[in-house]
Amino acid sequence: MIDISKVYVAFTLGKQEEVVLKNVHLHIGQGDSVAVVGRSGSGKSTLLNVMAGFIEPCKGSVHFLGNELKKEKQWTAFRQENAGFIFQHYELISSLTAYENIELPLKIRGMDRKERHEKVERLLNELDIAHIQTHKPTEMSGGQKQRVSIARAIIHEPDILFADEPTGSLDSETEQQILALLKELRHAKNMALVMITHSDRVASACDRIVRMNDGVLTQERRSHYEAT
Ligand SMILES: Nc1ncnc2c1ncn2[C@@H]1O[C@H](COP(=O)(O)OP(=O)(O)OP(=O)(O)O)[C@@H](O)[C@H]1O
Repeated sequence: MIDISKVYVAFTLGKQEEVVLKNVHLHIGQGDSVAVVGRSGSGKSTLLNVMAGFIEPCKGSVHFLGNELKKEKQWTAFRQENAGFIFQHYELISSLTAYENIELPLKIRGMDRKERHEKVERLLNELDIAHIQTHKPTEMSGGQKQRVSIARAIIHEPDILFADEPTGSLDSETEQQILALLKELRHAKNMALVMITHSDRVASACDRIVRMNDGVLTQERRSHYEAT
């Protein structure tokens, strides 16, 4: 589904050039789950930003369903129609309720009120957050905030969910609940997941683990959990 091929990214600070991704290849199939692990500064977020079109590589290509994504218009369409995003700090809009946060992407896409309502209600029930639909983010627990942000990210039924340290602010019990939820949703909706994490424990919730080491994708293996 997504193919990253021979990708190089370099940043220039003053007179110094730092090559942050070096000849990176990665294939993400439909419904795949891939964890990107590696120490701080190794290039994980840069890789995610390349996959989502926020950073243009200086060499190499990104293809989605066989088509190269190159122009800003193609990237915008890909992000709007095919991709969803969740983050460590949720990034919910603080003045909106859970319901309104989840509804917003559909409003932006111009969907009518009745259809929006049906979709939001269904997802509120599926993610077990119907009882907090009138709560604003300050009135939610961390786990509830991440559930709301997952609902907002998948309300338009994307093919791929990008997750940047999605359990980085949660205790270990809530972390396991969110990982189980992501796995369930992935299977139910045949959605791919690309997850950045510092934690090997979190990474093992994915089918595959790739390791960034100074901009080089050094390892690719099946997750311990899935393999056994
Ligand atoms: N916009 C930028 N301009 C210059 N350098 C950058 C930029 N973005 C990232 N870098 C550098 O690229 C390298 C890789 O950064 P990146 O954020 O991809 O690492 P990471 O593995 O995601 O780190 P962390 O786990 O701490 O988030 C770092 O040395 C960083 O300083």
